[in-house]
Amino acid sequence: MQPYLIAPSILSADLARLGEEVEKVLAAGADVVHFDVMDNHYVPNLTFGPMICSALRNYGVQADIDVHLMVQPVDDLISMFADAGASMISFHPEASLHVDRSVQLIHQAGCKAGLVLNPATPLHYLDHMMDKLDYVLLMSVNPGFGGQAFIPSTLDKLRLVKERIKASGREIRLEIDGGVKVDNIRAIAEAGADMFVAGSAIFNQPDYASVIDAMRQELAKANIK
Ligand SMILES: O=C(CO)[C@H](O)[C@H](O)COP(=O)(O)O
Ligand SMILES: [Fe+2]
Repeated sequence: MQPYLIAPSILSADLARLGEEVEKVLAAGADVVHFDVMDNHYVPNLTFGPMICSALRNYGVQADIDVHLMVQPVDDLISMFADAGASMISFHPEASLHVDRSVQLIHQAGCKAGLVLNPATPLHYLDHMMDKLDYVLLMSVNPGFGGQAFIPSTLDKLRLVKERIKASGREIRLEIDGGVKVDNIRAIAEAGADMFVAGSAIFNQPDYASVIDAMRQELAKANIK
């Protein structure tokens, strides 16, 4: 597994120039495109659907697209996003009636599957699922908006999930989403995360490469046990 992945959230990109923005952030050193899908039902905001995902593929984007579904219900959108070019699809388990079935649908569609836990969602949603997941995504803000502050108690939660991942004996990525910045990414990595979503921290700066480089320099200093 590549040690650390940086996944800019296009939520904070200039959406009128989305193709160029994604091209630019990948050229600046990003690994994965984080694609936030909000439905104004599960979360109080509305973003983009599968047509925008396929538009990015048609534009020529070849990097992995990490689709974060903040929707309820979940299942109908899985094959639509897989057909639109998604590489990874995650969903919030409390938004799915049959979590195992949703994970199966993601795998059958040829994508990696992840469960997303909100700041107050208990870890028991991971019970009986660690042998099936490719990644766990911990929310470090309440879902629905970019630009919120990192909730510090997420660090303890990351450590607990990391223990579960170690106990599973499997290669499961631990993704963090919300309020990730240059000045906290090292502590987040030390708590166990290996994939970092960052929206406003990258897209609100004029030079994406300098932010991503600064994040990588911080990650290089992380003490991992
Ligand atoms: O899922 C999300 C919000 O629900 C976004 O991915 C997240 O908030 C990223 O934005 P920022 O880095 O600005 O916090
Ligand atoms: Fe997200």
